[in-house]
Amino acid sequence: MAVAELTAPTCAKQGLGSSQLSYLSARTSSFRRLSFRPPRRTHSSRISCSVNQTAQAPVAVETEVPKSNKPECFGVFCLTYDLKAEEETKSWKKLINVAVSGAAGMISNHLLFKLASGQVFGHDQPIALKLLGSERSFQALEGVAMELEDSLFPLLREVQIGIDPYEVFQDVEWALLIGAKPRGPGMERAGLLDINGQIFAEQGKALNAVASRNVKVIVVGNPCNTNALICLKNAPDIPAKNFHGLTRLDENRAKCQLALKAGVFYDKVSNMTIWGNHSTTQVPDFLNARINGLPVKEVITDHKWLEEEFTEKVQKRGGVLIKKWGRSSAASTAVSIADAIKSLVTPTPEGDWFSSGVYTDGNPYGIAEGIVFSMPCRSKGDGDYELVKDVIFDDYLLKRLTKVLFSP
Ligand SMILES: NC(=O)C1=CN([C@@H]2O[C@H](COP(=O)(O)OP(=O)(O)OC[C@H]3O[C@@H](n4cnc5c(N)ncnc54)[C@H](OP(=O)(O)O)[C@@H]3O)[C@@H](O)[C@H]2O)C=CC1
Ligand SMILES: O=C([O-])CC(=O)C(=O)O
Repeated sequence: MAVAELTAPTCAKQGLGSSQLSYLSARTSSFRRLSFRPPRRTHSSRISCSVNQTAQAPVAVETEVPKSNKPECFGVFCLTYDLKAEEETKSWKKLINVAVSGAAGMISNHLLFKLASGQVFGHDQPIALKLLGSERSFQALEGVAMELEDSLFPLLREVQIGIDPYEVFQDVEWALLIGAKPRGPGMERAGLLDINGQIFAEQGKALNAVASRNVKVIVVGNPCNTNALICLKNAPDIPAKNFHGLTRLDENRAKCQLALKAGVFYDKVSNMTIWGNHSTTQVPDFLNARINGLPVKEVITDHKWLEEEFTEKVQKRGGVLIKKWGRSSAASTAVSIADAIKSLVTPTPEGDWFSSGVYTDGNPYGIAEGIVFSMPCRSKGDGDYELVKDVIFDDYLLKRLTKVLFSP
């Protein structure tokens, strides 16, 4: 069968595309905008000490947090330090605005400190973090912001917390959409769609209204491919290409399993594609992957293991972890979000690629258009990506891909 056969119109009507798209039309119009606003944070008593007063002892006064032109800023980040001048002396880059939803949740708790430390966007990249929570999580969100204050990160220039995406997403250049219900033991990720889908419709609308016109959006909340599609369909003024459903955790898991089987360290595994959804139908591609620069099938000659055990291990890793841990993976997910961002802001090493769930329009593989599907990507490091053209397909891979496209 040729790759082009995957373009059969029925793909879009019956398969993955149809479940993604029918959800869209049924649900996207029924979400209300949050109207609750948290009270502006004030302190009845604080120590007043401006940066220019180092020779003077601090004086305790009754006052509010200093006035600032950052209306929703949090705590120490409201102070009007002359950070611009300081940035120039350090030849730092221009500040970037990064929104994180579900900011009081497990994944964010690992991710935020990586972002603020410079590990993700670079050690010369000042950052403003805009944290989105909800009425129920607002106290927890304050706790997270307090921990960020106490960490004294030099690159962290602003922290804003809020529950209205139309405020929190204002001018953001990156939106990391994590906030969504996680699954519990025995559930499939698709079972979360009814609860989580509407979150991404609302957030897509908010991004469309107020975010930077070139915002890059990484959707993590499950089912992340469908949620990414819902989000992009609700943000028609932002390029569809800018939306990603996170499949980097699957890529990392697949690399680890191949390394384990081959008896090499996992940095020796490259060119790992995850095709399809972040779900149990995903196809970890061992045909194109390499170990020490050689095709995996030359290094691991147990092809039955590759086709059966390896594939299933990667597909079901999240569920197995939930059974053991009692909740879904958080730390490794945060690492994979960091990896996904780094792959977009640094040039992809020569000959290698990374996986991301991206919009299929114009793809060179014959995958049905109009859906979000994980495919191999390369980046020049400018936040954008191109799909990799020089991948090969054999009967096994085509059969698996066809199954993904036609599964309900
Ligand atoms: N793509 C991937 O590779 C992975 C995706 N995930 C997914 O990421 C999402 C977040 O996971 P995690 O951070 O561990 O989850 P947590 O339960 O720790 O936090 C999720 C946050 O989502 C918000 N939320 C919105 N709606 C709901 C709801 N109905 N029930 C519960 N929480 C809700 C809550 O914040 P608030 O109240 O502030 O809105 C909550 O703090 C999940 O959907 C999970 O399945 C997890 C691992 C890997
Ligand atoms: O399995 C889950 O529900 C959480 C997740 O997406 C993963 O760990 O891959």
